[in-house]
Amino acid sequence: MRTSLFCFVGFQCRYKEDKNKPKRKMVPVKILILGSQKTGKTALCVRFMTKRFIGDYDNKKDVTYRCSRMVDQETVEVEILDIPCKENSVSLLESSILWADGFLLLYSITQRLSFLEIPGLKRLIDQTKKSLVVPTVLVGNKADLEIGREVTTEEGQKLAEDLRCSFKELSVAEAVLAVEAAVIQLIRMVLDQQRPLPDRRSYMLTVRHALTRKLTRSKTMQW
Ligand SMILES: Nc1nc2c(ncn2[C@@H]2O[C@H](COP(=O)(O)OP(=O)(O)OP(=O)(O)O)[C@@H](O)[C@H]2O)c(=O)[nH]1
Repeated sequence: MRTSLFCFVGFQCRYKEDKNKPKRKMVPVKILILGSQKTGKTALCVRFMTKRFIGDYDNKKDVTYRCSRMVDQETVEVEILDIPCKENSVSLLESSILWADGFLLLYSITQRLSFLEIPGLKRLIDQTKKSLVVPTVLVGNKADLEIGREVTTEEGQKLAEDLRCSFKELSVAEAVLAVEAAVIQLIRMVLDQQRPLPDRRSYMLTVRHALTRKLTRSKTMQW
């Protein structure tokens, strides 16, 4: 069963107050968080939504977390789907992957096995999406547990490069801002990919016109 948690924070409330202003469209961004068991997937979602770290999580069901955030002047309606690891059958994974726009791939720096499972998950994402440019952030969690470290930061960075992902090493338990930064970075990657092609084309045309004008002006000056 899929459950939804609604979380109304920050900008959404301020947005509602100003009734006279024309309402801007919300941009939906759907994120799927994947990783081995007990890597901190639910903890990360709860941290992002509520800023809290509770320490103990009920992970029996799929949960879709929802909130709205302001990202680069856009009001983004964020949905994060958290699937309990043991239910990860390939067909369930594939339908969740098709649903999502961007991916958080989580491993624990204290659990080498969780790191070794990342390439397989990324392969499944790329194959299901039929694309090699899928917005993805690789997150090495539990950086506060240095004493039990089994994966170095350099290994994380190297894997992210190989898999064409962004990379963050952080502690969901201790670093609320780092969690926020990781998710916002992924949202930006998704928004960038969703930007309609004409926008990108018109940007390129503007650049071309500016260059042509500059060239013409410098030629005129030479004469
Ligand atoms: N020390 C430390 N513990 C963490 C951190 N993040 C999560 N944990 C703990 O790791 C355990 C697992 O966290 P969950 O969020 O339940 O992990 P999960 O990946 O959702 O687990 P499954 O859904 O069962 O796969 C919990 O006891 C958390 O308190 C962290 O950054 N540091």
